[in-house]
Amino acid sequence: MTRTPVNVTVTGAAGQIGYALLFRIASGHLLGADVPVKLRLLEIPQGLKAAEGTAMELDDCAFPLLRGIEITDDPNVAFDGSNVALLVGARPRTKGMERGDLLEANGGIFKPQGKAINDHAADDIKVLVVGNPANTNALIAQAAAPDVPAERFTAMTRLDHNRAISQLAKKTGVAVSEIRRLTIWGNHSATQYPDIFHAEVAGKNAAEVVNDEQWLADTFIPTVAKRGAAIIEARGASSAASAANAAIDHVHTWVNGTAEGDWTSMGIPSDGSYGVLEGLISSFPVTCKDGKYEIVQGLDVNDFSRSRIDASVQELVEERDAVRGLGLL
Ligand SMILES: NC(=O)c1ccc[n+]([C@@H]2O[C@H](COP(=O)([O-])OP(=O)(O)OC[C@H]3O[C@@H](n4cnc5c(N)ncnc54)[C@H](O)[C@@H]3O)[C@@H](O)[C@H]2O)c1
Ligand SMILES: O=C(O)C[C@H](O)C(=O)O
Repeated sequence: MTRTPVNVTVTGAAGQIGYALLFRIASGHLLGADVPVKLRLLEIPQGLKAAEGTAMELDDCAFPLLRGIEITDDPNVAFDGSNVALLVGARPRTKGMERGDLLEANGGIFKPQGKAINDHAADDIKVLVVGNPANTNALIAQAAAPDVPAERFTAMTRLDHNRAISQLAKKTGVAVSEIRRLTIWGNHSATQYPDIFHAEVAGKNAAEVVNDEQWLADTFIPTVAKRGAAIIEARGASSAASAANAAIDHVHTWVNGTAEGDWTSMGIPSDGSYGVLEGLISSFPVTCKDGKYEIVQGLDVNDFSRSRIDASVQELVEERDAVRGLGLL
């Protein structure tokens, strides 16, 4: 049977994440090896030429699943009929910019994009925000899209999740495939909390296998939380291929489901679970099935975890209040 192509919109398509992302979407890694896609690339006018160059290369790959590429600087065109939207393009912090300036500049991007999604996207639209500050940008876009169910707006913490899996696998000497049920809580920022208390290492409780609270507090958590900065320091540019890979993982899991007995981490609108203020876009442990996600309920949160989750949520409250003060919500 011939399937109808899925419309996938990518913003910031000419950027470094875009370059690492588009070829994998077109080759079937985002949605599945049997799902044809049409790409809509959104760029600012200065980015259009480079996006055209990337589109030429996509053509040159002759991907059987790629059924079309449209390039535009108009969000209303980019999100028209969109089924999946990856919001990657964002305003990076530049010299002399205060946090408030950054939030305001990004508000100028994510508010109109949210409105364009509201007005033009397909009914089943799923949105992943990658551009930083990802959680709060997702909140801005969601607020501008009152007709779209709030839970369709998500923020990426899958890179943090994958980073944490990799660090834990190294520490315990197992393959990454032996790690399950790890959780990233809170914001995609240095306050995030990678939680191993419910994680499993080859079927055993990870915290018990590690049995080293000092390593957890002084090595594991800061290594994961500050990995983005470490990559920038080493590469002279922020993570790109690993970020694109995490975006692929996030959407693939959302659409195709989590493995039996496992879960993943997604930044999603809080329903108040685990004391996280309702409405904030915060990272939780989630299972996915049939294109929907659910927060894993009933986990014990010990004092060590509680204080760290609360600190990250407090940062999200401050970011929300700042953008609210700027009239963006
Ligand atoms: N959530 C995460 O885990 C994570 C990880 C890595 C990077 N990031 C963030 O992802 C974002 C993109 O990173 P990058 O390395 O690709 O940056 P980049 O600067 O290489 O590319 C960004 C692209 O976005 C475009 N752009 C800017 N404003 C736009 C708009 N209004 N509409 C459409 N396109 C627009 C720019 O022209 C540029 O081509 C950054 O904000 C970065 O901090 C997030
Ligand atoms: O772009 C950044 O500031 C870092 C990025 O969010 C990352 O986690 O690698």
